[in-house]
Amino acid sequence: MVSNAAVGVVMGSSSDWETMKNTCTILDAMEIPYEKKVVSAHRTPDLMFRYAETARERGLKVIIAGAGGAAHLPGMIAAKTTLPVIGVPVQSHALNGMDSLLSIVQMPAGIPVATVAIGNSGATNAGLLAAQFLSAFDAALADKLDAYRASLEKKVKESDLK
Ligand SMILES: Nc1c(C(=O)O)ncn1[C@@H]1O[C@H](COP(=O)(O)O)[C@@H](O)[C@H]1O
Repeated sequence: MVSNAAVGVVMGSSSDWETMKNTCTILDAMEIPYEKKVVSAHRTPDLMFRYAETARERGLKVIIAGAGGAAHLPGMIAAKTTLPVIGVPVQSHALNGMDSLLSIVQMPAGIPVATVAIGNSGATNAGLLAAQFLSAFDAALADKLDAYRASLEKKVKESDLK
């Protein structure tokens, strides 16, 4: 079944939402249709496989996967699809997200995951990176990204004046 979602936002647990909502805020602002789902390589492996295997035929263009601790979800999703996968290391309690980062970033050659920074900034950048991928084929989206950059510049200049 084809949905109208261009981006799939998945997370290993609903406890990751506080981080992953930053990704969704960006996708909302860019008016990019997306779907969001809790799915885990560890706890729901069959569901995770199905999700990744059917992603392209369902119409997704990019998958953003957030997970914490032994964060195998982004890499395992990437193993089952050739869509671009962006991995978000969720900040863990025990090791501050270093475990999440290292679990996601160090993929073997052949199965890439575009890894962003730990936590909320990384989740924001994951949304922006997905938008930037899609903007290669969408001039209106490129304009929205330009406007977003201009708003950042304005904020910095205003803070400087203060
Ligand atoms: N890293 C993974 C995976 C996975 O990689 O498949 N599934 C759940 N988790 C992570 O476990 C942490 C704690 O989860 P709970 O809060 O549910 O105990 C979450 O950050 C989640 O991403």
